[in-house]
Amino acid sequence: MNGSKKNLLIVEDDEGLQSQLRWCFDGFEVAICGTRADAITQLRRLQPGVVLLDLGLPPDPGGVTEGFATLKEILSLTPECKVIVVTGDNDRTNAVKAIALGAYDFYQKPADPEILTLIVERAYKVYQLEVENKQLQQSHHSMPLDGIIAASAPMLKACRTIEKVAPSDITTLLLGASGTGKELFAQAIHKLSPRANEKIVAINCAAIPDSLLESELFGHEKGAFTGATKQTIGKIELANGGTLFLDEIGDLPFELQAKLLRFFQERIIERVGGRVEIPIDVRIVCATHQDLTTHIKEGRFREDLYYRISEITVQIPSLKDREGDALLLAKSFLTRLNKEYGKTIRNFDSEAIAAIESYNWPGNVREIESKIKRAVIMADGAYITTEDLELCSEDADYAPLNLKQIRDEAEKKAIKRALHHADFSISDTAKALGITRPTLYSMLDKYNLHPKTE
Ligand SMILES: Nc1ncnc2c1ncn2[C@@H]1O[C@H](COP(=O)(O)OP(=O)(O)OP(=O)(O)O)[C@@H](O)[C@H]1O
Repeated sequence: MNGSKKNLLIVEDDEGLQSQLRWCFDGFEVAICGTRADAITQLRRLQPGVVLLDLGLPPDPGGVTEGFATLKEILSLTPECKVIVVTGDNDRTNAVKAIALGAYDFYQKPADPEILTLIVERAYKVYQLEVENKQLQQSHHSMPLDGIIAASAPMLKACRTIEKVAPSDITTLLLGASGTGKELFAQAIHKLSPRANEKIVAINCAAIPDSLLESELFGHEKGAFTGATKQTIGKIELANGGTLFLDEIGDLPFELQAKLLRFFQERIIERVGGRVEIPIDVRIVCATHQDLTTHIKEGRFREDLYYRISEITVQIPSLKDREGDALLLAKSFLTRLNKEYGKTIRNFDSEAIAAIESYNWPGNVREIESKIKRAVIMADGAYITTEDLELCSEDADYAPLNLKQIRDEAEKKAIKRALHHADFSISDTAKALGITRPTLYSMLDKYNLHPKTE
């Protein structure tokens, strides 16, 4: 099955009609079945956007009347699915009853493939729009700042800090491991600042050889050094009026740090080989994944420069410390990549969800983005599986072997999830976990999970 196809399930026991309908629907992945049990199996496998359901299905071996029972089951399993019920000639009463139960539309036999195709196409469009709308609403809710997807407490705190500092010209230092989104935060600061209509110019201090970095930053005059055949404007000057983002500032060579400090203090530069002082008005944002205090102790980073760049420091947490964000990001990347690759993958299956939630994500958001990209390309079905994700089993090597430890970890995780689901209500959490309140309290003690500390 191809994940990019539109899925249609036809539930019809009349074999003649089955073969007539099988080839009617161009562009659809069609599955046909003739019983309620098969319909439910196919529904789970295919996750169709539209179901054509014959209300007159014969009773199953257990004697359950089929049409309406199947309708109810489909709607409870996949409420977003558009069910078009097919009724017998002049069977208005059942058609009305089906619509009242939640069917999207009805069609009276005898089947005219041309009309049926139009009805199915239209229903699929409505289904698609509703799904996209829902996804948009979800992604909007989980975007505390433009382009930044997050819902965890430490990320919301970081976003709030950015909102506060952005309108000022205060020099901001973004700290966080590789792939946590430092560049995205720098862009957010720029977009929220009064300089939003000006340029943001980024330079990665680690990516440019030391010998070229001075000229990249400050520019040079013609003839300043061998190979300087023309005057070149540096990044600092290019950013004039806007924002300068100095990424990986921890990698700035020591010799250049004094020159940069002078620029920070005086807001004036001289191009390499030049004598003219050029006044510069920029907002400065710096970022690093390094521990600058250690660099200072080791004499590799100037303390005075550190104080200049860290008027405000914002710590961007690693993904493993953002409860719930990994799945949120994965879903949002799935939505975006579905569109990019013309696929219609519905979701992650339950094992893939558990894997996303428990994986350590050492490469942070960058890693999750590339893993989902791979999975979207590789997935064959309506759901992304753990095989599609190919998360390294590195974690498994560190996973405890001791059964008690495994049980404790599982227990702690279940309690944490239940607490979040129940909005930290002790009664609801205990109920969801199937334990008494006193037992829950003793477990909260055991795992140091009191809601106050969550
Ligand atoms: N919260 C987020 N929501 C959506 N996308 C994100 C988020 N954080 C990071 N990304 C995406 O992840 C990728 C890596 O982010 P970014 O380049 O900002 O990280 P970084 O911390 O600057 O990494 P490095 O230190 O390696 O330069 C980018 O494609 C970015 O758009």
